[in-house]
Amino acid sequence: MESQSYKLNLLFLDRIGIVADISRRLADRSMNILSMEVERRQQLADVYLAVAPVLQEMTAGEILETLSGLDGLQSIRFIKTMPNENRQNTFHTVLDNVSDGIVSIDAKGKITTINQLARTILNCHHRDLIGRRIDQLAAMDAHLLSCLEGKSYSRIRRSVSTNNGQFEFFTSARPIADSTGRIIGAVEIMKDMKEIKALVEEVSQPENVSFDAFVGNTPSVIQAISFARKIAPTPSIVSIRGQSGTGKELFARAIHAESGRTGAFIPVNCAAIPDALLESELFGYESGAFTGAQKSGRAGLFEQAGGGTLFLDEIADLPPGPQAKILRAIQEKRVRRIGGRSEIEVDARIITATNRNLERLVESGDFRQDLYYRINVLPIHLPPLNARTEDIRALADHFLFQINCRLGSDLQHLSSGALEKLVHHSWPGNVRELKNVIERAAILCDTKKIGVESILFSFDLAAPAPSGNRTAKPANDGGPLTLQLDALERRIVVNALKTARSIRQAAGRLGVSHTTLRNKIKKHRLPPLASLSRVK
Ligand SMILES: Nc1ncnc2c1ncn2[C@@H]1O[C@H](COP(=O)(O)OP(=O)(O)OP(=O)(O)O)[C@@H](O)[C@H]1O
Repeated sequence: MESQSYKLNLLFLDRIGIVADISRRLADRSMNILSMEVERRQQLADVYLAVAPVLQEMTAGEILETLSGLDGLQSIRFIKTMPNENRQNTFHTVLDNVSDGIVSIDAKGKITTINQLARTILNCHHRDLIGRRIDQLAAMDAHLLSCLEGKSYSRIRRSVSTNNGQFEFFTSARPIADSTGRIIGAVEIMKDMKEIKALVEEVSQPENVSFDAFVGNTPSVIQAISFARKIAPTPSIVSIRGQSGTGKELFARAIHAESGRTGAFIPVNCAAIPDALLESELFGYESGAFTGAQKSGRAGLFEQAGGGTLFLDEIADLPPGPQAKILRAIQEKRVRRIGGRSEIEVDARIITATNRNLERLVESGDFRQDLYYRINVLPIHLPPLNARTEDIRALADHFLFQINCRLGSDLQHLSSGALEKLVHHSWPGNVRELKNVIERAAILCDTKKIGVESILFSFDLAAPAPSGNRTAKPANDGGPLTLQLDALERRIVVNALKTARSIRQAAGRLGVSHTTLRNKIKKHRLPPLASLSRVK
């Protein structure tokens, strides 16, 4: 017969011999001590007891009577859980709620801890696993045993197939040592790839960024932020100007986040949408408006941004037709879907951005003057990175922190040589280029301190610097001038296309017409944009 057990808390004035007295009393009444804990605080001693009568059943009253009258006893009460059980429960709850799988083994390779995620990955239940040798589990990595010999490993990519599905994870493990340095076990931590991917997306594409995420301390940036904060809650159109990669989209997201608007932030790259699709993307269409259209019709981006913000990026790259329609939509706050009979009211806050000289485009007739005046109500200029070199350190640290978090690696820092190299670069690709350089350095460099040799600029991929200390090198060192010029032209066109999102955008950057650039692409027999990354 399994007798009932009781848990009690006894409070004593502290003295020598409490545990011995309790043990004697319980032994006299044939009661077994299942566990006993003593906590001392100031002059008092809290004794926690779990006991079970051995020979016969005992009532709660008889248990209290057995222990009453002990010297120095202040109070006695029944409890539901022992402090050690509470600690264990807390420990398991914490372990089960971390997003990493955790398994630990003792010095003999037997499992001592395994949390919820690790159990799911291994498709086993808790009781099945504790005390079993790790190398007996088919799905488990016996590499952990090598840590008992003092080895450790980091971020090894593994995948496991179980009834619960396919799990891909990064795993790291290290030995556990006692205070004398003797190895008493090992622990393995598995990071779920899905979690890592979700984190990467959150970190690199923050949906709701505030101005706190916009790094910069130079007066021009501080001024731009304080101006933007003031106008964020108003419905006015904002026009963000600045070279490619200066952070225009990030800035627009911050304005949206601080606008108090509850709708979505809808970014549209006007240069990336093919001309034929621009109007249907922006204004939507009714059912059966054209061949290939969805039967139910579709809301355009203006409608989708209702209650939120429509970010018209590269607005200067819009062809004349959509320019006129956008002007109308902005003025009237209404759109008509293609094939639609009625107009739909839209309440989208408009933020535009461009890296081109709008005034010059208006002069040359490539951008409508009326649209220019309509969007140029609140212009904000973001300075190029080479005009705010004081911000390079803070930006580099910020990107380094992001990439280290993404990779789950130790936090790195820049050596003074590396920082100096960054400060002396001309930054034609602005902050985007700095972000790429830092990510490359963090991946290349195995140590915590990033040296100058890990700072590599991708000159081949960057568009030719508009100014600065670099000049385009001749394509080869000899040969007739026309051939050299041809080779140089090819390289410039390839570079411009590689960094642009469309032929129209590349043409704009090179200051030539769309048709001229198309002819040059034909002349040099270049492949479509998507395959250009392989062209040298
Ligand atoms: N001040 C900043 N602080 C933190 N990150 C920044 C900052 N400026 C730019 N970035 C980052 O640099 C990258 C490029 O920024 P973004 O896309 O906003 O530039 P852009 O000016 O809109 O470029 P483009 O004109 O080519 O569209 C993004 O990853 C962005 O998060």
